[in-house]
Amino acid sequence: MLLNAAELEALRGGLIVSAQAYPGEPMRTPQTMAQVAASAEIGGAVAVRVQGTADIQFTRSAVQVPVIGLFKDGHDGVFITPTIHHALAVAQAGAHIVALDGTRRARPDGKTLAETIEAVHERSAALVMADCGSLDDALAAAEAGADLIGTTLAGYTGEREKTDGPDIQLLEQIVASTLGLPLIAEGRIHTPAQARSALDAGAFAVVVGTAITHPASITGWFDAALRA
Ligand SMILES: CC(=O)N[C@H](C=O)[C@@H](O)[C@H](O)[C@H](O)COP(=O)(O)O
Repeated sequence: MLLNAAELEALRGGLIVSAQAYPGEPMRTPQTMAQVAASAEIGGAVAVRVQGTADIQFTRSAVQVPVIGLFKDGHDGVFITPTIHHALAVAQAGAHIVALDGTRRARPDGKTLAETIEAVHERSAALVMADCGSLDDALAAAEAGADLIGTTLAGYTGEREKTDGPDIQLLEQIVASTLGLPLIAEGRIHTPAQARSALDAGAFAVVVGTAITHPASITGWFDAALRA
């Protein structure tokens, strides 16, 4: 494994920073995303999360902390590392943890989540983070062999309301189900207080993306407040 048990345990209680620029945006270059990730590491990030094989490669060279990699293909349905092909490409690029769609929806290559996770485990040394959208997803992903569970897709799959901040209720439900896997709170965590509340709800670690690494969104929040 690229990440042994002690190294995984070192992420407990920590902040994971997701650095992603979207198609057509000025910061969408692998060098820039690696620089943003390295800046987050200086600030205390215990791990980083980046999208795309080039970003993963550049970021691996730019930071010491573990890299969670994903490969987005499209923007609706199953689009976060949707197939075995995408998952192996993420692992090949050097991700310590492959983040992939961990929902119960049909995957574009017709493979099951269990088959996809098994392929990553058999053909790489990476762990698998299942990006889930509900408690039932989390239970199914644990059953399918995921190493970590994320709430990344809560509010984006129709099963959960899109809460203003983190979906604390979902975190509590997953914790109460005693899956026994590290639970990563991710999605719409916009303030330090919200990050704290996700941890207090029982998350193992907390991912923050937009509020730290997406200047266009952050600028928009301030602009909207000034115009209100
Ligand atoms: C739903 C989806 O596509 N989530 C993506 C997953 O990698 C990213 O666009 C998010 O920025 C990331 O999950 C972090 O969340 P937030 O940016 O809300 O802190």
